[in-house]
Parts: sequence; structure tokens; C-alpha cells
Amino acid sequence: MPVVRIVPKRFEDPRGWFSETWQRDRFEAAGIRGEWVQDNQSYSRPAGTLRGIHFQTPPHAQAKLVRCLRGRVWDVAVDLRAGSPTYGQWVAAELSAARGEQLYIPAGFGHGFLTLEPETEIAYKVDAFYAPDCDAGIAWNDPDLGISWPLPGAAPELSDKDARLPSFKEFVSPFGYDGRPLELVDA
Ligand SMILES: Cc1cn([C@H]2C[C@H](O)[C@@H](COP(=O)(O)OP(=O)(O)O[C@H]3O[C@@H](C)C(=O)[C@@H](O)[C@H]3O)O2)c(=O)[nH]c1=O
Repeated sequence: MPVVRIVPKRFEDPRGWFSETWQRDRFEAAGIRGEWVQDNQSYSRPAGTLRGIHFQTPPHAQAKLVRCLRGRVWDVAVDLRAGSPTYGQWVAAELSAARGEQLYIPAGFGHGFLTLEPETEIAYKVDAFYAPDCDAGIAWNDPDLGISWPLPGAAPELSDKDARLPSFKEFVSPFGYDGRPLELVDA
């Protein structure tokens, strides 16, 4: 599965707009297959809040379908599939409440985001339940990953947990590779 960006159609009228944010048949046609079991929402007060890079290890690995409800984020997916030709590479996209873009991140990828505005909220579907024992992460600023974050200069706002995450070098991938290359596909 590639990382897929999708921008659901909005039906505008004098009241505002309407949009289908998940429609199984249409999303499946775009390569997004999700047996979603949990919906998550997070709110970050200051701009420059960074959450990541997070994932759950097998047997609780999660695919995610992420969108922004308020504000804007820089959303990042890192290929952590052992054996993948793009292992350790990342793709990123801006997700905004204004446009409603969504990012589909397959299981086997790490996920993180930086808020680009104060009072930013994101929502994401996941296809496996939260499993604290399988909760894992890699440092957002790992030199080998080399993710470029659009930070204005100041250090990001991090949780204590995220400030202590291990490096990519220390990480041994528990994920297998499904044989497909890493790409950001617009659907
Ligand atoms: C992720 C998660 C957390 N929690 C709890 C645990 C903890 O007390 C509190 C905050 O958890 P965290 O610090 O891990 O929250 P956060 O840093 O927002 O973690 C999230 O980051 C983004 C980037 C992701 O991709 C998510 O999968 C998730 O890892 O919420 C749940 O109850 N269910 C969940 O599914």
C-alpha cells in the first residue's frame, strides 16, 4: 500500500458545505482499505506542537486515515517496513481544516505531525485498537531519518515521552515489507 492523499469533494451552498469524509467504496477505489475500529481526535494548543514519530508494533500495527479539523498540520509518514527499498524514507503533506485533505498511512509506517497554527485539531481513524504495550516511537529529529519539519526556528513543543524516544539506529523493525514502493499517491 502506498501513502495516499485524498481530498474529498465539498458540496458548497449558502449554509457552508457538506463532505463525505469516509465512503468505503470510493476510498477503496483509491486504494484505501480500512476496517476502522477506533476514531481518535487530538487538540494541540500552541503552534509548533510536534507529536511523533509514533506507531504500534505487531500484532497491533495500525493503518491510519488522518485529517485536520481545525488549523493546519505538517503530516509525516516514515517507511519502517524491513526489507523495503524505501526503508527509512519519509513523505509529508500539509493537511488543513480549510481544504480537508486526508492522508492514508498504511500499517508499517511511523506517523508524526507538527501543528502549523495554534488551536489545531486532528482526527484519525485507525484499524487496530490502542495497545499500550505495543506503543512505540522514534525521535522526530533523528539524523538518519532527516525529516524536514517546517519549524519557524524555535524548538517544537513535545510530550515528555516524545522527548525521550530512541533513534532510528536503535530501532529494529518488526514490520514486514509488502513489496510495494513508497510513494505519495494523490487520489
Ligand atoms: C494513542 C492513544 C492514547 N491514549 C492515551 C494514552 C495517554 O494517556 C494519552 C496521550 O497519549 P499519547 O501521548 O501517546 O498521544 P499522542 O502523542 O497524540 O499520540 C498519537 O500521536 C500520533 C502522531 C499518532 O499517530 C497516534 O497513533 C498516537 O500515537 O492518551 C489512549 O487512551 N488511546 C489511544 O489510542
